Amino acid sequence: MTEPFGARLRRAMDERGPLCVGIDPHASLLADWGLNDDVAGLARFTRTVVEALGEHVAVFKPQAAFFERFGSRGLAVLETAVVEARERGALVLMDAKRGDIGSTMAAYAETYLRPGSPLFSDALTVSPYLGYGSLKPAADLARESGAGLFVLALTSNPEGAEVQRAVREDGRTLAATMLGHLAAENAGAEPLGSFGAVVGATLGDLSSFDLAINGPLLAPGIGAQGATPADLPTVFGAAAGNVLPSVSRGVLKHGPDAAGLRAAADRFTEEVRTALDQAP
Ligand SMILES: O=C(O)c1cc(=O)[nH]c(=O)n1[C@@H]1O[C@H](COP(=O)(O)O)[C@@H](O)[C@H]1O
Repeated sequence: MTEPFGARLRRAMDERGPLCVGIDPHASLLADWGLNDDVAGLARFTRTVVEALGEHVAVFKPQAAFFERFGSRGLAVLETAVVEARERGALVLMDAKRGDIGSTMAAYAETYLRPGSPLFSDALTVSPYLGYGSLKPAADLARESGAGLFVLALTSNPEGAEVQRAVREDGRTLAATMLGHLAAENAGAEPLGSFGAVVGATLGDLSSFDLAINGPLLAPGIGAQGATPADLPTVFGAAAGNVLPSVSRGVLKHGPDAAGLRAAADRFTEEVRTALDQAP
């Protein structure tokens, strides 16, 4: 049986540093790198990132949308990237933000979480806003495969609040409810559970939320969206030790030079370590 994702992630973060680099091939980045906005440009961009950082960073987070944009040939690029990233020892968190009724969710789970599937990844981002229970097929298969899930709880974008901070009849917000489900999934797991939450680094003081879910906290929003590593202690407080900060454009803009990409990732990793050392 594969070692659970949470344990593999903890080790990767300890060995390589707590950083996830997003692979988001925006058309504007392809242009900045001198590449065409076509499948060949997409493939070159993706290969460059994987080769520069695959033995360097703990986690890659390819954003599926930028590959789906090119249809089946874009998906072929994504499949290759997932395999090559994993071969280089990086964990792959597929950012596809899937969420649907349970019977359809089961098919998404087969796509990303069934070993041997062309897009099998170490973990997947999912949306719980069709009801946490609708994610059960994905949670069950993740557990069976030793994979992980990252569930949207408090997203980095300002629009997320109207849904995520809405208050239920029992007085809890939807986000707090999702965090509670994750804490239950991760109960007793050591050294870290495999069911993560997505919590934006842009959100300021979150001390009104219980982030102690015994699982990883993916923190996007650093770099292009304005948050910095120095914000992490304020946002995450005592949960900072389980934070996996995620940066896409903030690193990618330093390509296509491999040394430039590595230096940017190293800088973020160092800044994150320094900031997290200061957390309570
Ligand atoms: O799940 C995510 O990764 C995610 C959640 C969230 O709340 N906010 C957020 O920005 N993301 C993703 O994180 C990446 C952020 O990219 P940059 O702003 O370029 O670092 C994008 O791929 C987003 O889709």
